[in-house]
Amino acid sequence: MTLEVFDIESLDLEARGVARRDGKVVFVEGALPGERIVARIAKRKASFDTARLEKVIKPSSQRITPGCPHFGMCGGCAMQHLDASAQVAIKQRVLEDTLWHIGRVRPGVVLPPMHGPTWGYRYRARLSVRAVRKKNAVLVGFRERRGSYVADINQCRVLPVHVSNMLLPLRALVGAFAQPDRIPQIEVAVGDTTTVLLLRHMETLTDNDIALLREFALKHNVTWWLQPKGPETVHPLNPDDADKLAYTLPEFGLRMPYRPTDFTQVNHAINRVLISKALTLLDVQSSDRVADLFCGLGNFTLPLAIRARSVVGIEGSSALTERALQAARDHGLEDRTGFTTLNLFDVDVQWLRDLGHFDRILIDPPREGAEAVARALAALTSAERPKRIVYVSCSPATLARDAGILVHEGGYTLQSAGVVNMFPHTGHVESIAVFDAS
Ligand SMILES: C[S@@+](CC[C@H](N)C(=O)[O-])C[C@H]1O[C@@H](n2cnc3c(N)ncnc32)[C@H](O)[C@@H]1O
Ligand code: SF4
Repeated sequence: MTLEVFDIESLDLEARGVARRDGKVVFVEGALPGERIVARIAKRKASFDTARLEKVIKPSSQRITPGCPHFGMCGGCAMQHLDASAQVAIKQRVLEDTLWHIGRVRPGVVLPPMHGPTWGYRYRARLSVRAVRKKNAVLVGFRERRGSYVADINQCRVLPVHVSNMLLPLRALVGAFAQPDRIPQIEVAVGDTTTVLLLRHMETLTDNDIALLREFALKHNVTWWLQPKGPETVHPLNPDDADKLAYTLPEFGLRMPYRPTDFTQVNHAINRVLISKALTLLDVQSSDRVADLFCGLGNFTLPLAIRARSVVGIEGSSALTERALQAARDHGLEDRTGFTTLNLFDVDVQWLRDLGHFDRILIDPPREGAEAVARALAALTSAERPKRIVYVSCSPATLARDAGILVHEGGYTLQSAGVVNMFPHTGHVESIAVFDAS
């Protein structure tokens, strides 16, 4: 196809430049708003085209040199060519636009973005492994941006440096196994004092494979866990390592133990900022009874228990509520906390009423959001409502839908909302929103 000149108007969430040609939208990967570029149409669809960037004629002032040499080829990042503050500004606009287009709501106040480190922040990662017979090599990394191959990366700037430095040694390790092609992935979980590598293996490891793992663990100061089959088979190579993985919340004097497959916030530094901010926004008082919905292993519940009279944590995974209960016991908070395992996608107003009155509620759902919870909250009478709800979201679309329910069906006010820069250089938008009962 022929080369064409485009003027880029905006960015979509995958950080593709958006242009228009004869009224039709054209997405151009790598192009930035305000730029004039030359691109070649790659695919034509009924409602939009995609084009491949060939040359930037007039660059944006926000264009920067990507920090990672693999940017563009590796699918782990989408926005490294854009200044960090511009990335956040785009996410803020996406949040506001989505709240309006889907939920027909606007926050009274747009909160200043919450910032953390922009490099070395990714404390949890799933690395794909692929033995490439033709090249007689093993690749360990994220998927390529286009297609499903494992990206050939020898360093990664979003992983902590010590994990990035392990990428090449991990290739050599898997390459030395009896059956390298039976290793599909290695998960990484970086705790405060130990780093766990969880090896998925489709065949029984040989004695020599195990010896190689132990040697690697000593050399790189990591702890191996193994997964021979489904998630229930995950176990530490050395039984003594079962309780070593944990993160700390020093502001609250808490140590949160977890297993490498548990949900934990990916970016530990911003998680600490987020917890403190969420508690401040919730305006928790010492006399309050609080609910923490989708509480996971108690990341917000335990800090809340330190400030409030009592907290009820509700979560779908019994493994996580058990972990949360144990952490509450370890910190002497069991009298102020209660945990329930429940599917929160399937609740109604009667369920909420039966729990008794809550002064404040924190909601931190998965990408699917919390529609049933929002409907239950909207159906409460004025006297039954919590004074304030803080909603932490990893999907602007479902936050917007649930905000629409709370505001238009429940009469709550969306006081404020803002972005949390949890995943720099990616298209993920983490955000926080505050609702008040009127
Ligand atoms: C974004 S995480 C938040 C966890 C926790 N608040 C934290 O900060 O670590 C969402 C949580 O929702 C839980 N979850 C997913 N689907 C659920 C459901 N249908 N009912 C209840 N909990 C669910 C997941 O297990 C996960 O712990
Ligand atoms: S995920 Fe890592 S290797 Fe991939 S582009 Fe981002 S920083 Fe580079």
